[in-house]
Amino acid sequence: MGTALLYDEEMTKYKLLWVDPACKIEVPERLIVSYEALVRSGLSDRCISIPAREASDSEILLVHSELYLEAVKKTPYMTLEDLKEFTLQFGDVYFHPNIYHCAKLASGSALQLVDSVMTGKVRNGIALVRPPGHHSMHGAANGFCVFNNVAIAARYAKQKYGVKRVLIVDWDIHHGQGVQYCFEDDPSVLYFSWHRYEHQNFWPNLRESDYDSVGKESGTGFNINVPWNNVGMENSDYLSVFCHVLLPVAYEFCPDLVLVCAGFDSAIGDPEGEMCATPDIFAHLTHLLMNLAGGKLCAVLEGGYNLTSLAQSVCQTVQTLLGDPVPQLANLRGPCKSAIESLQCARSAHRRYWSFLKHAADPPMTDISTKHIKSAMEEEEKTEMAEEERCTEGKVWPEPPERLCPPVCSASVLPDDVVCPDGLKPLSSSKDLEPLLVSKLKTAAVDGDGVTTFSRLYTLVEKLVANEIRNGLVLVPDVAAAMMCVVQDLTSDLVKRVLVVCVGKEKELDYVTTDGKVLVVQISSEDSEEHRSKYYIPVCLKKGCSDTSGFIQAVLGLLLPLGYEYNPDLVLLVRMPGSGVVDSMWQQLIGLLQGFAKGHTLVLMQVNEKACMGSTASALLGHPAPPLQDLQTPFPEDGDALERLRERLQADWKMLQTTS
Ligand SMILES: COCC(O)(O)CCCCCNCCCN
Ligand SMILES: [Zn+2]
Repeated sequence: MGTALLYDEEMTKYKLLWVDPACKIEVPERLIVSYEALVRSGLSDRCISIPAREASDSEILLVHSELYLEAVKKTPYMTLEDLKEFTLQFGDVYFHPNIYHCAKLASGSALQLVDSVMTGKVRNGIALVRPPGHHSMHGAANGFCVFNNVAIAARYAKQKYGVKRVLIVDWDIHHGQGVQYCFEDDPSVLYFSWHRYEHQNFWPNLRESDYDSVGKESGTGFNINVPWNNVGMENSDYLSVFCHVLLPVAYEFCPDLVLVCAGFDSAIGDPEGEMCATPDIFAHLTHLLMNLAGGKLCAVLEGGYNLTSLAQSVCQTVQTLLGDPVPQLANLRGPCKSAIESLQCARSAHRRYWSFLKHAADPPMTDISTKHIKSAMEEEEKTEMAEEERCTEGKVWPEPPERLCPPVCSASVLPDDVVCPDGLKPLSSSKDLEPLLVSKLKTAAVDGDGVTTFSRLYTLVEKLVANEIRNGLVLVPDVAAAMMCVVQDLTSDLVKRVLVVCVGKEKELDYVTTDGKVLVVQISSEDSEEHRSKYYIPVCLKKGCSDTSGFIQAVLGLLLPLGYEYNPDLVLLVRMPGSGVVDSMWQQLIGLLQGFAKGHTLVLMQVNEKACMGSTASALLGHPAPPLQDLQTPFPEDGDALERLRERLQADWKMLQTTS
């Protein structure tokens, strides 16, 4: 299934007609450069083009008042003076004779996108629209927004398709207060937003944008705010919040649809955000959401004012929606102190509402919400320094790396008598192994056809590293021996770092290296305290790998952050016989691991587990994993143990930090 792209140049046909410093950044070129970048890169041709349409009155009234709609309806006939006058009643927004038409197209585009996804015409998609939406409220325009495109889309999806739970992820650098007001008492819509806040000193300067606004009445717990109290946030900060705040809650919420307020002013170079996350971060943020809701994801453009980083960020997002490999993110150094404070506050504010955050620590001593009474003098200094040092136009960053699709997506190495699952390409050639290796294998009691398997395994690893194949599945007679072989011999000079994810446990892994060439994370039912080291991390689930709640918690809160920081060139996923891991969890794991090593995942399974080859192949081929149904409350001991493990390891692994 494909990716929808909605764009209509009519939405470029309105602009600011008078002088207003607060609004001059919202220009038609934002949409033009975004679309042209998609065309130039060839990405638009790979999308399914869906036409925009005007939202109807009744659709707009899903969120807005009649009074407001009737007032906006008059704007096309206003003189310039009337438009200025009309604009004065709202904040940081401007009107234009054609903006009402464009606002209907923007909202209508979001609804077209929801239709395309919900009817299965496409898997996911993006709507490039203006005016944006997330600041507009029931009876008011605000922050360049006229109608709340995403809020209308959420209500529309519930009404027309009976969607039970909608997750809205707002990665724009401003707080979408309009969305928060719309759904704060609604448990069927979970709104997550991070935003530049600076202790209420940044626009829109709302007290209710802080982390302690968790929703109200029956919506309590379904509104998550992560305030950024400093500028300069980087990729590590964004990924930490996804791993330690958003994703645990998102998986527990188990949405039927994911809507993204895709604002790109949170990227480096943007004059509004003044952050330092690079455009390729959006490849990962998109990827991390793509296994929720069976892949049903609708992204709607919000902000983004640096035309270069905006265009690059849009391309990164679309390329991931299309299923291309995500780029490796280098040197993630862990979240900064301010980000840790913010994520710790958000986690502690929500631990009573989400069992996946139950073991979150107490808020930091310095309760950051009271810091907003900053001395005027401090503020003064900052603004003086502001212009030259913090000016973002001077920011430069590398072009995002090319993300080439290997000619073969998924290869397989199977015993001759095993039928190859659909979509997998059996590995044909296999080079002869060096005699030394053959003799080594023979001493490892590997019999004849075992040597054949290993020679094909070796070839597969070579092709993965050469980016001729994206990922692969190998069935072997003895998975532990094969794992040892791959780790010790096959990767000696081919890759620099191998992440080994071991599901289940059959025997001790006694080859653990200390030089950092291999990082082993083993998830099983047994506790092995003895030789834990920086590069061998056993995670114990009391009820074993069949405990999906415990498993996904370990994946999101430990495996993902570790994997991002370790940044492997190859991921070896080993399924020990009898692990008991649930099929949907297995597919979710394969999906999430695709975020590392440009998707170079090598799955090792024992021949007697060939029954789950089909679902393994499906996940390797990039099909969305099935949702994890009715997750139980994780075992308290496991939750506690995971928290303690993180605390113990965070000295070595900065991405595990969740407390300041
Ligand atoms: C949904 O609209 C997207 C957006 O969130 O980016 C709008 C931001 C409005 C920012 C208003 N203050 C501008 C002050 C000028 N320095
Ligand atoms: Zn914004």
